[in-house]
Amino acid sequence: MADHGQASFWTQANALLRKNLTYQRKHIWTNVRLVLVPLFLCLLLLSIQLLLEAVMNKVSDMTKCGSKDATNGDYCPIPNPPLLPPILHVPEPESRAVKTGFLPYSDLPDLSCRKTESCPVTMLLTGNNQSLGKALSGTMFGGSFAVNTSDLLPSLADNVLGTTLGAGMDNFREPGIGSGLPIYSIQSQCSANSTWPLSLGKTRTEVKCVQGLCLWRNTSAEVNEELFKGSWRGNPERLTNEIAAAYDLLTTDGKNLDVTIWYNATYYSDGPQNKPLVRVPRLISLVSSAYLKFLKGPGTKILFEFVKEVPKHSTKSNPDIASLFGPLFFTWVVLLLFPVILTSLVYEKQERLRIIMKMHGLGDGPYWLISYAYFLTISVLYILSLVSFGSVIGLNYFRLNSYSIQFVFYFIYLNLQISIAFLVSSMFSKVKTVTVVAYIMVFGTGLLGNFLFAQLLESPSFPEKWILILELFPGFSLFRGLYEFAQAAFHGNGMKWGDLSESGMDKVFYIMLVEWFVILIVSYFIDQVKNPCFFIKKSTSLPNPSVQSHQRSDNNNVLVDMEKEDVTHEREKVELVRIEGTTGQAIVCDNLKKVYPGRDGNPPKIAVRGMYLDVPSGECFGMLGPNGAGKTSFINMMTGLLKPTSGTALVQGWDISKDMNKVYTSMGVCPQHDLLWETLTGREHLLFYGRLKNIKGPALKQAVEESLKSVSLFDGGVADKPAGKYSGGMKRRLSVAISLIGNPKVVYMDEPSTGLDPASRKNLWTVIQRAKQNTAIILTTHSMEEAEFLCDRLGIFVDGGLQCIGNPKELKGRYGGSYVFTMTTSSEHEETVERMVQSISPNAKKVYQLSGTQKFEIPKQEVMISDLFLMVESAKSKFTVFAWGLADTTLEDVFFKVATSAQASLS
Ligand SMILES: Nc1ncnc2c1ncn2[C@@H]1O[C@H](COP(=O)(O)OP(=O)(O)OP(=O)(O)O)[C@@H](O)[C@H]1O
Repeated sequence: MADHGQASFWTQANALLRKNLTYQRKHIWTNVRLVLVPLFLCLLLLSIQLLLEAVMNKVSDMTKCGSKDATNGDYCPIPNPPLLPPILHVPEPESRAVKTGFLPYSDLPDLSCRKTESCPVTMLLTGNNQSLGKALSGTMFGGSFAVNTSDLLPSLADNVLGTTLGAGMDNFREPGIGSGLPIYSIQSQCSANSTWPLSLGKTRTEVKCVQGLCLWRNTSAEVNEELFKGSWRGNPERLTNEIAAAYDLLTTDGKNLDVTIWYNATYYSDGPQNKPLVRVPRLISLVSSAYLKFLKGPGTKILFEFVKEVPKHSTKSNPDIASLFGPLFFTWVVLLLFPVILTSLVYEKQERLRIIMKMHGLGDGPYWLISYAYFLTISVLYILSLVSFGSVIGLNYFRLNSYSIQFVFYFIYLNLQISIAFLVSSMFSKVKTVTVVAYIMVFGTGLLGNFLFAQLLESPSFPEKWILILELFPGFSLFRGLYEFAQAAFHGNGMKWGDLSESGMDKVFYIMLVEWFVILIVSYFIDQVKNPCFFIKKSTSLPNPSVQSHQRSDNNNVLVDMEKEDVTHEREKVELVRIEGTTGQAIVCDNLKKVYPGRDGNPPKIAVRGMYLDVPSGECFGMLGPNGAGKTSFINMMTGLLKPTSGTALVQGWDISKDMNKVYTSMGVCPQHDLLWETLTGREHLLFYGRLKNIKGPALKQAVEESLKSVSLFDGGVADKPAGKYSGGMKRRLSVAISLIGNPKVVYMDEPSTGLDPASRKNLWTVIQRAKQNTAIILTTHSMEEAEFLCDRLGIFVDGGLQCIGNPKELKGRYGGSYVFTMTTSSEHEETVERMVQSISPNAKKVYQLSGTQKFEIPKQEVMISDLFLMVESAKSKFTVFAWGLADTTLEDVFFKVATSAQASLS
């Protein structure tokens, strides 16, 4: 048989790539659906956008531009903004400052004024010159409400007007006018029922007198304290006690007006950031006018007639939904790839497909390269479809931001995401668990990003370095990038390369790049130590006292067992190999041991006691043993699925504890459970494993066909049916064919013929027999017939240890111990027959006697077969012998005997 040598890195990569392409071709619609997800999501965004625009248009249709309706100011052009009377902001009647227990001032009004809603609007004054302050207080407010009806609007400036409503976002409208609430005329004194009707354009409103009270405080600190305690949070009585405004006249004298003004910018709970306009100008004009009057006498005044916004163009609202909700929405869209990649990796692990490929020679390098490249391709296609669809349907989010920045950003993040998936996959082995975890991560990251991280980003007081620390969490760096794209698209012309550092994107790029490399290296390292629980395993299998005592008593048992000649001989052979080095042995097990740690209060379980075995090339070694004897644990150690607790084995001279990757290059495995891809055909499986074994070109085709024929999967198009449609027996045959393709030097078969009908079984045996010529095969089986047919040597395994080793004949000879002799005569000769048997074998045992037929067990050491023949001839000469028979012990008898006696001695 041809030796194909070891497949190179690129041959393995090529084999895996072709297998994956075949696999993906069969799942093309899954891939298409995945790539179409962004299209669907973009269309969803577009629909929401169109719906919202339709609603907005309807609203603006209802309030046509050009009408004087105040509500259309948001969208319509306003070339000539209206003139608005400047108004002060005054506290609500029930919040205005009154006498309290927590403030020492008696000049404030009594609490009773709140009942009649007649509390004055209080302002505080302080400064270096009290008499000047008092003089200003006296002229601050008017004495009556006086307007010139023919020139109404300008004449309003003669009055000090107030409203309890806060300022708007612009000066196109005055919320205090037309709200239905009265406008206050702030006067030094109000007479009873002093209200006046007022018509401003179409708006009819009522002007109501409210007393303006200016109170002197000695220091700025007192003013500050009074203002501070005016908030309900600032005093023990939880009383809102609002002062409208306060002035510190500082060093104001006859030559200089020098003033500090306290005004309230937080009348609303949503804080000052949403109320850019405050009515400070009117407060300034108020004190300026009073100062002028102080200097020049009551006849002079400073009139502040109007506030007027600058004219504006049409700002018809076109809300960009994609930019508004982009960070949350697109974070989810990009993160949706994460569960796809992660479940795919964990699925291969759960179904042990990764390990079976590895056992057939697929190195970690090619596996990583091809898997990584595949996930990256799918991810890039997914994002390309997102950005293209988004741009085609006109989302500014994609169209305005530089495509090259978007590409670099997504490319780095996708790589980071794949690396994280590799890392996380090493911590899970169940697809269900990992799916739940992945989706929690996806939705949790989006929500946390939008409702926590975004708030912190927008908060001017949150330190930048903490933002950077938060961005170390990859989900937040993704969110930050998408957030900056949204900001750039919403407020400007999109992000350009020059904007990177200003927007903070440069740091996002650096963080993601570094994380990508670090996580990739860490994941590869963890993968190299094979098992994520490598370190845990090591610590759990450290010898603890109970294990040690168990092992000691176990060693004693082993020594007792080793007294058996054949087992002792095998141990000596191995010890010789240890001294002299391997000379062509395919498999040498040297005191190989497996102890499972105790769980739930149970003691540690010794599955394989120190095992010594020497299997040369060309030999088929059979392992027989009852259920739970430790056969699978042994095979799993030999195939790298389990780490030996102690001892080791050499395969083709390579140590399984150190060089398992080399061992895999010359190994074939037929596991107890078929590890196949449901959608790949038998032929595709064999082509893949054939390529892994370095078979190429026409030789590959020929090897696959021969292999299919040998396991009867060639005819009738069976080879081209998906393995998922195969019967149990067909899957088994395919598994055997896989284990043998490429002529591996060592093959492990765990119950290869389980589930096969007799004809297929015979067929399979022929295949195995042919294969063993240049190969060492170790097989486990429960079938004595199979063991006898296939195995050159057998070992009977009981409770983790070999009880005997030898070829089937030897074992039967050594452990069978007796012949079974039967003879049928007429009933009257029964006694004669019995006497004749006992004359040649005094210890012969009669098993049964029935109508002339008798069966005896005759100890082999007491008779020679020729004696038995002579006895039969002698009987025939004396009476009629209807039938007779002589049989050796069967393997089953040996197995039964060895197993029961071993179990009895161990218990
Ligand atoms: N992961 C494990 N943890 C603890 N004990 C285990 C574990 N795997 C196997 N065992 C125990 O080790 C012993 C040997 O099991 P193993 O599967 O190797 O036997 P087997 O001879 O292959 O059995 P079968 O013929 O039924 O496949 C059994 O008692 C089993 O319960």
